[in-house]
Amino acid sequence: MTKIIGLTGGIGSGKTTVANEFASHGIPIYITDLEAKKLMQSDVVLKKIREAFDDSVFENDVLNREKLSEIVFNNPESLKILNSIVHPAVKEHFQNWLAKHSKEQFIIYESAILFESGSYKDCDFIINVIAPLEIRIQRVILRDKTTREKVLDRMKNQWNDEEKSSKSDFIIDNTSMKALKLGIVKILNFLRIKQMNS
Ligand SMILES: CC(C)(COP(=O)(O)OP(=O)(O)OC[C@H]1O[C@@H](n2cnc3c(N)ncnc32)[C@H](O)[C@@H]1O)[C@@H](O)C(=O)NCCC(=O)NCCS
Ligand SMILES: Nc1ncnc2c1ncn2[C@@H]1O[C@H](COP(=O)(O)OP(=O)(O)OP(=O)(O)O)[C@@H](O)[C@H]1O
Repeated sequence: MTKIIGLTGGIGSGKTTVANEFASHGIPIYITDLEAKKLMQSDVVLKKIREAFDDSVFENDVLNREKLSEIVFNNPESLKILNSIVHPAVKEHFQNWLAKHSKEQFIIYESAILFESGSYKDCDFIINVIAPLEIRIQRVILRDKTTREKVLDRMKNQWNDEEKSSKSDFIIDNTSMKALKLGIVKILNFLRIKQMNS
């Protein structure tokens, strides 16, 4: 039975970077942001978004993600509505993806909101990636060419590191790539030994 390893962490903590490092060790990875973005281009999902948010978040009939994020990250009710549209689509897509990876010993399920969305319940182990707040903010500003305020808007809709770490099996300290790589090797060794003994 494939073990699902949940991979979470606040925005800019380095989840995607950690996931790609696991992939370099041959572990299949499922990145929810990427899959959600693709699913949000489907007519079924777009129709639901248009019904819930009207045409103001569309430009030339194309979803304007920036406009949508300005609404939802400043209005918890709106975010809940958007999550209720997107998350079920991601969950169904993931189940199909998982069925195609049924021969794998482990897979990584990456989600910034693993706990907030409740999908931690489907995981056998949970990794939380942490990094100092200021480093995370600077990383996202650099990566997304965005503003401090917009990064903080997202952070206020996410649990903090302590809340996530208290419910996680493993913590990866991603203050440096060296620490990140070391953390991953340790976790992989632990999981493989545990799997052999089970
Ligand atoms: C609001 C949207 C359109 C903004 O899109 P954008 O391309 O700017 O951001 P992207 O999706 O790449 O997310 C970037 C980061 O924002 C944060 N974030 C995204 N969604 C959420 C959320 N529902 N709650 C809290 N933080 C979130 C995460 O740290 C994520 O890694 C998009 O984030 C969205 O549709 N979110 C709701 C659906 C969702 O939860 N997707 C994420 C995984 S399923
Ligand atoms: N140890 C590190 N040293 C330097 N830069 C890093 C490190 N880890 C990640 N980064 C960079 O910081 C940025 C954020 O990393 P990443 O995208 O992996 O975070 P994330 O947790 O997936 O963020 P999000 O929640 O927005 O998806 C990226 O540009 C990445 O290249």
